Amino acid sequence: MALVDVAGLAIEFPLYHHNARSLKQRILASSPLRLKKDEDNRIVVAALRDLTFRIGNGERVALVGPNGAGKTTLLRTIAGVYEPVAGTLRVEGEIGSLIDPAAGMDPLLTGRENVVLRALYRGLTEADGRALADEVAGFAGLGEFFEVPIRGYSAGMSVRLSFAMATAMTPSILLMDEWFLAGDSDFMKKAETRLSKLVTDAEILIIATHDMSIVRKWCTRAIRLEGGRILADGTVDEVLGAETVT
Ligand SMILES: Nc1ncnc2c1ncn2[C@@H]1O[C@H](COP(=O)(O)OP(=O)(O)OP(=O)(O)O)[C@@H](O)[C@H]1O
Repeated sequence: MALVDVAGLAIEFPLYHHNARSLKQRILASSPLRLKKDEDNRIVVAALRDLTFRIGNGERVALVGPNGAGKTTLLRTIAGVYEPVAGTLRVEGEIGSLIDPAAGMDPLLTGRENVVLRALYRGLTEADGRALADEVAGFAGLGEFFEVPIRGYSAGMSVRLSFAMATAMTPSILLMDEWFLAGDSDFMKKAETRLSKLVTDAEILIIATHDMSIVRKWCTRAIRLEGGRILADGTVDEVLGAETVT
């Protein structure tokens, strides 16, 4: 049983410290809504403000909204990357995260070693980790690059490796930023088949995207964010209406 339960959640990022006074005044004057002073007199961006929602088993949720709305910040917060400054976050279930490629990977280890290490962290035996690495190697299609340190990977190679790794581990909650669906077309054809299976098996999918065709194809529910707040939360039709692109 997977669950993501969020109540009154807020995330802030500090931007400036005590000096830079006049700059601060100018910024605050020009952007009174999203930027504010915290109790240490720092200017902070209120990236997420007072979010409350509950996502349960079987839900496939799209986070939509314009640039800077807070979609990626919300994914990262659910993944445990950021600590909320207010509110609560309860996550039940194993998270698979396709948000930042190469996050949590060691740049000095090879692709294969990174997969085995991740498997060990997740409690698999070394033998199972090796078997998983073979499976990931077959899918990622990196050839001999699977055996070199990942700091030598191109951006597309990192996406392939993280996609293959995250989807091979069949998480119960899959968090995904849309650009993981923007690889080269051969890989994406394979990826789509794999993702379909995963989305059917994963208990919860949360995807941040600007592409309404992805929302309509994959999702059962949409949450529209703007300025760090929830503007709408409902079925895809309710939230998107006739919209095709944000
Ligand atoms: N590490 C950070 N430091 C400071 N501000 C940040 C940081 N990450 C995000 N922000 C700010 O938080 C707000 C939300 O950003 P976020 O990246 O979550 O938006 P988004 O909806 O994913 O946008 P996009 O569609 O452009 O990817 C923005 O105002 C952004 O400038």
